[in-house]
Amino acid sequence: MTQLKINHLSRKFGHHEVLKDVSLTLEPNKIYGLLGRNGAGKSTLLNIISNRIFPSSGSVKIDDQSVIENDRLLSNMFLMSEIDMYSERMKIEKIFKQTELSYGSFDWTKARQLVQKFGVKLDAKFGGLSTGYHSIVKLIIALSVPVDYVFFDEPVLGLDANHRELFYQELLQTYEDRPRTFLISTHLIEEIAPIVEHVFILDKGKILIDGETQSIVANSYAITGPNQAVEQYTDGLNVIGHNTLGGLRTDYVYGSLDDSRVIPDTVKIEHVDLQKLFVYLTDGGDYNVEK
Ligand SMILES: Nc1ncnc2c1ncn2[C@@H]1O[C@H](COP(=O)(O)OP(=O)(O)OP(=O)(O)O)[C@@H](O)[C@H]1O
Repeated sequence: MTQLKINHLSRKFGHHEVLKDVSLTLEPNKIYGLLGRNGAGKSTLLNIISNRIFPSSGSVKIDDQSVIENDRLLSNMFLMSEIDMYSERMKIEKIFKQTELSYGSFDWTKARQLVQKFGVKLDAKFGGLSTGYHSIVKLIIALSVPVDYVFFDEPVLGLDANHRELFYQELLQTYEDRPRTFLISTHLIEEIAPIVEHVFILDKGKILIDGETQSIVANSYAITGPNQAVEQYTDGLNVIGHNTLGGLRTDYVYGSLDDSRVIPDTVKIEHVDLQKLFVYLTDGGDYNVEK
């Protein structure tokens, strides 16, 4: 299995440029998070990668071959999205059988385990299921198809907290049983942060951050203290946002701190979690992202 490479991808809808020169690489057997605000272009990107829509320019390649209309490469990927591809009248077991036919095989052992854990009835009709169970059936399929690239577009839509937790556990178990590449697009950053090894932050069609989760968090700081002391300390650093409360100020910094600066006794420095970093980075303010 080789890398999936996205090169200089752009997509316009009319005059609206939804993806702007997006380049990124997915390594084999890694779990990625794709984060972005509403309308950032996440679904468009996933739809292009899996050939549901065409790019305006740029390419998606595996093994140096374009995935566009390449059945061999496309049969090695699966996109789970909000769109239901299945007939309302079809029973769940029939949907699994049909998936087996289209993909050449299907992990029935995994699917049966998941059906039992999530409490899905194999003889239920797809159309009769609740929103949450529509998602669950699609998740079970995504974890049971014999592909090396699985893309999730908002996988936990409509799932309650228990089912979301179960999905994250089962995703990790599936990955452990047979490593493959997962790319998860979601708004629930806190929930996926412990799972994803690498994060892409997409903002207004552009990739803002492309890095290992641990190193992103290691480079994100909250600097708190009296107004003036904080402002003095962070002057010239890459401040991506701030809060004030009375005389206290917190500056959020992304990037390295200057080791030669003396930290005043009144100033406290802590790391910021991925969600907070995301909020400040994508809040529309001025920022400078060092790659
Ligand atoms: N078929 C289309 N025709 C016109 N505009 C579109 C089409 N599909 C998407 N867009 C626009 O492209 C932009 C990005 O949409 P996209 O669905 O990719 O974002 P997203 O990051 O997945 O958002 P969300 O988190 O809200 O699902 C939006 O402004 C949307 O209105």
